[in-house]
Amino acid sequence: MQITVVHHPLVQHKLALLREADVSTNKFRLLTEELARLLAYEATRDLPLEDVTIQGWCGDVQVQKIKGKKLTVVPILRAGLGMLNGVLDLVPSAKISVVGLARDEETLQPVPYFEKFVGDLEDRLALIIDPMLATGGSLVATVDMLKRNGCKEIIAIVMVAAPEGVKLMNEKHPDVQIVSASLDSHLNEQGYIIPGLGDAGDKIFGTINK
Ligand SMILES: O=P(O)(O)OC[C@H]1O[C@H](OP(=O)(O)OP(=O)(O)O)[C@H](O)[C@@H]1O
Ligand SMILES: O=c1cc[nH]c(=O)[nH]1
Ligand SMILES: [Mg+2]
Repeated sequence: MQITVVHHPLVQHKLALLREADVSTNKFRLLTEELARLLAYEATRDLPLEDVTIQGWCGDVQVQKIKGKKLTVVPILRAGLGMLNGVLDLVPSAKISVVGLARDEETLQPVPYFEKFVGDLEDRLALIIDPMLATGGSLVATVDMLKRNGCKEIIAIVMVAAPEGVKLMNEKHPDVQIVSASLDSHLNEQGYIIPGLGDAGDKIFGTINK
């Protein structure tokens, strides 16, 4: 199983607030950022450390620092942008690569419209961020693009995952770890996650038609 569901009470509480039907755009945006920060904490737990000697207040002290690991955060447009600041709070020096994908509402296939990667992808850990993993088409397409450009180490951070998307990722990219606040029940006929959050992009950008 390549999915880690984060059961921390803060994560579950914020997810519960996000699921409320009448959540405002402002609240959804704030909660998305907060949840992204907590999920990024979990996703970075295995970053390699190195022993370093520094000058402490009472002389030399042995400490551990992150071992010069280069990162790139990869938001999938649009909704992934809602998670970006939360993740950057934890890894402020990370470079940002952007992938633009929109799901065709009929076929549910991802349609690519933008791609801009930072350099040295072969040396970087890529943290893909997108609130929703539904059919998995968008995440698989993003991992395909990253790997085509040389990236070897990839973690995906999502807020809600559907079993269908996790299954597809297991088939296509079993090496990619997924960190999520929830593994939900299933997809409905329109490809929305049940119980899910509804359309996360529309809720973050305020483009929802009430
Ligand atoms: O797993 P999948 O079936 O591919 O679905 C998930 C994708 O759908 C949503 O984006 P959408 O295409 O609605 O674009 P948006 O972020 O611009 O709203 C979501 O943010 C994911 O990127
Ligand atoms: O449930 C879903 C599925 C895809 N995209 C969303 O925003 N929500
Ligand atoms: Mg959307």
